[in-house]
Amino acid sequence: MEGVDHLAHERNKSEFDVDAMKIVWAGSPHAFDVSDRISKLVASDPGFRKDNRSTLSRKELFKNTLRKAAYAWKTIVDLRLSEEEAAKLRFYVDEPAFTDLHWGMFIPAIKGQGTEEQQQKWLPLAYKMQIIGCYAQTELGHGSNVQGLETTATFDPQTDEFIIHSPTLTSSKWWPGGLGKVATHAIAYARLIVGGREHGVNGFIVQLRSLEDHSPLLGITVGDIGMKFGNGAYNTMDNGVLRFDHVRIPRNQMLMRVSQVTCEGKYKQSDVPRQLVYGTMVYVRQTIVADASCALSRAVCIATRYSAVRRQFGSQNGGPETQVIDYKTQQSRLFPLLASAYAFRFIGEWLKWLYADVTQRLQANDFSTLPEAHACTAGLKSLTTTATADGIEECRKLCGGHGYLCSSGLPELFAVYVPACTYEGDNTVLLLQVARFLMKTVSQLGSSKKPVGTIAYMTRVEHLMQCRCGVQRGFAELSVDLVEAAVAHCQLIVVSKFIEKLQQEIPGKGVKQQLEVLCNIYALFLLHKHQGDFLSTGCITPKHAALANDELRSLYSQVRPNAIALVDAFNYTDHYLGSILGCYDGNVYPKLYEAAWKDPLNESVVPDGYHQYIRPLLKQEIRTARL
Ligand SMILES: CCCCCCCCCCCCCCC/C=C/C(=O)SCCNC(=O)CCNC(=O)[C@H](O)C(C)(C)COP(=O)(O)OP(=O)(O)OC[C@H]1O[C@@H](n2cnc3c(N)ncnc32)[C@H](O)[C@@H]1OP(=O)(O)O
Ligand SMILES: Cc1cc2nc3c(=O)[nH]c(=O)nc-3n(C[C@H](O)[C@H](O)[C@H](O)COP(=O)(O)OP(=O)(O)OC[C@H]3O[C@@H](n4cnc5c(N)ncnc54)[C@H](O)[C@@H]3O)c2cc1C
Repeated sequence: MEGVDHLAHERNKSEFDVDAMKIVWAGSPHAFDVSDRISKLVASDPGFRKDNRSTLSRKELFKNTLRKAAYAWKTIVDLRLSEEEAAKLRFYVDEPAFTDLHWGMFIPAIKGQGTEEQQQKWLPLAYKMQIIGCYAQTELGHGSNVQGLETTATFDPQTDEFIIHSPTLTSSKWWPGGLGKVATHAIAYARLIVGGREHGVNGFIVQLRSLEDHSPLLGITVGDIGMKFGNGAYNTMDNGVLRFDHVRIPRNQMLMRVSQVTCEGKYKQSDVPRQLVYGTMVYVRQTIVADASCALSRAVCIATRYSAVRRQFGSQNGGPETQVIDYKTQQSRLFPLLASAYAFRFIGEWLKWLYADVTQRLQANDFSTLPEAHACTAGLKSLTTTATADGIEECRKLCGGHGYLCSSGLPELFAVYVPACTYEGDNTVLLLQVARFLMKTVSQLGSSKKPVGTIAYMTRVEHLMQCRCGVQRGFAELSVDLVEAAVAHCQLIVVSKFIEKLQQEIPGKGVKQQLEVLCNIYALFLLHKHQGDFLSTGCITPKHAALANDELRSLYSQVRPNAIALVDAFNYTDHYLGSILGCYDGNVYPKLYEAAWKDPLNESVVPDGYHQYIRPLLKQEIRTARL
C-alpha cells in the first residue's frame, strides 16, 4: 500500500482552496515560498534526521545537536541563505539548541540595549558566529523577581572596569540556555554599583570561555544544570550554571543605551524609560506567541489526520467501523483546538505588527505605547502557551494509546513545549502584570487620559467606573480574580483580532468562509466554557447559552468535511511533524508496525539480562537460594 494516499477521500471532501489557505497561514505568498522551500530542503537532507532522539544518551544527544547546528550553519553559508531563510532553516531543523539563544536573545539584547558603538563592535562578530552568546539573567534564587537578582557589577574607576561577582550560592546564574557547554559570551544581568551606590539591574557583555581552547576564563565557573523533563526533548539544550569570582570586564561592556557610567564614575540615565532594560523579554515573548501556533497546529495536524484514519465501533453489516473524527465528542475536543491554532496564528501576526510599531515609536522617543506592548506580549504569551501546552496533551489523548508512543511525536512535542509556560516569565506572574496594567487603567477612567488600543473598550463598560473603590481593597487579596480578568482581557484581544482579520480581503474559494467558521468556534467555545461567568454577570441569558451550544454543534459539522484540508494548509512536511500518526498519507498501521521493530530493544529476540534475571526467576533459582 506504499504510495497510496489513505486520506485522499478526506481531501476530496474539502470545500475550499487549500493552496490559498496555505498562503493565509504563512502570512504572504513570499513567506509561503520561503517556508515551503526551506522545510523541503531540511526534510530531504539526512544530515537533519531526528527520529532517533529519544533513544540517545544525553551525551550522544548533545553531541548530535552540536553536529546539526554546525551542519545547519554550513548549509546557511554554502547556500548563501538570507536571514529570513536561515531562521526558517533553524526552525525546521526542529531541535532546541544554543543557537536559539544566540540568535533569539543575545543578539536582540545587544540590538535593544547596546549603544550604536557597542552594536558596531559586537554584532558583526555575533552574526558571523565568531562569538556565541547566551542570555544570563535568571539565578538559582531568583527568576521572576528580576529586581531581586544578587549578582553585582561594581565599577572600579582605577582600572575603568566592572567587577562582576556572585556573592552567594543563590546568586549563581541558573538556567540560561547555551551557557552550560557552548556560549563564549553572555549578556549577564547584575546589580550596578557605582561609587558605593546601587542603580538597579543592568546587562553586561561578559566573555566566559577562551576563543582558543574553550576553557572557562579566570574567575568563571560554568557547567550544565543536568537532565530535564522527558527523553530527548529539551535535553538537547545545555541550560547552564555560572559563578563569577570578581571577574573584570572593560567599562564599555556594560550595555549603555538605558543608562551610562562614565570613566570618572558618574552614573547617568538616558531619557528612555528604565523598563527598556526588560526590552529583550518583550521581544522574545512576542516571538513565543508566534511559535505557539506552530506547536499547537503541529499537534492538531497529528490528531486530526489520525482521527480520520482511526476507526472504532459502529460497523454496519460487516462494513467499516466509524472514523473517530465523526464522533461529536471527538469533534468537541479537537475542533476548538484547530480553531485556536488559527486564532493564535493571527494574534501572533498582529503582535509582531504591534512590536514593530512600538519599536519604531521608541526610536522616535515616543514611549506612550510601551505599557500596552508589555501587557499584550506578557498576557498573550501566557494565554497562548498555557492553551498550547494543554492542547498538545489533549491531542495526545485524542490519539488514544498510540498517542503515548514516542513515534506519535506528541510526547516529545509536549516535553519540549511545556517549559514555555515558565520561561520568559512564569505565566501567572505575567498575568499579574496584565492585571496591574488593567487596574491602572481602571483607576484612570474618568480622568483626561482616555484608554486607547486594546483597552479602548473600557470606557464603554459602565460598571468599571463604579469598581474603582473595590480595586483599592488590595491587589494581592484579589489577585486570583484579577488573573481571571487578565485572561478574559487577553481572550478579548484574540477574538477581536481574529474578527479584524476576517474584515480584510481574503482571496481563494471558500477560504474566508472556513475562517469565519473557525472564528465562531473559537469565540463560542470560550462562551460555552465560561458560561457560568457570563450567566452570573448577566452578560447572557440561559437561552443565549443554549443557543451558543446548538450553534457550536452545527459549526463542528461544517468543519468536519474540511478538517483534513484545514490541517494540510499548515503545509508541514512529515519530517517536521515527526509523527507516524500524523503522516501525510495516513498510512499509519504499517509504519507503526515497522517502527516497533526498529526499537533498540528488538535488536535481539532474547534481551540482555535474560541469563542474569529472567532465567533464574523462571527456574525458581532465586526463591530456592533465599530459602
Ligand atoms: C520537538 C522539538 C521542537 C523544537 C522546537 C524548538 C523551538 C523552541 C525554541 C524556543 C526558544 C525559547 C528559548 C527560551 C529561553 C528562555 C529565556 C528566559 O527565560 S530569559 C529570563 C526571562 N525572565 C523573565 O521573564 C522574568 C520575569 N519577570 C519580569 O519580567 C519582571 O521582573 C516583572 C515584570 C515580573 C516584575 O518586574 P518589576 O521590575 O519588579 O516590575 P514591577 O511589577 O514593579 O513593574 C515596574 C513597572 O515596569 C513595567 N514593566 C515590567 N516589565 C516590563 C517590560 N518588560 N516592558 C515594559 N514595562 C515593563 C510594569 O508594568 C510597571 O509599570 P508601572 O507603570 O509602574 O505599573
Ligand atoms: C527550559 C527553560 C529555559 C530557560 N532559559 C533561560 C535563559 O536562557 N536565560 C535565563 O535567564 N533564564 C532562563 N530560564 C529561567 C526562566 O526565565 C525562569 O525560570 C522563569 O522566569 C520563572 O522564574 P522562577 O523559576 O524564578 O519561578 P518562580 O518565580 O520561583 O515561580 C514559582 C511559583 O511561584 C509563583 N510566583 C512567583 N512570584 C509570584 C508572585 N509575585 N505572585 C504570585 N505567584 C508568584 C509562580 O507562579 C510559580 O507558580 C529558563 C527556564 C526554563 C524552564
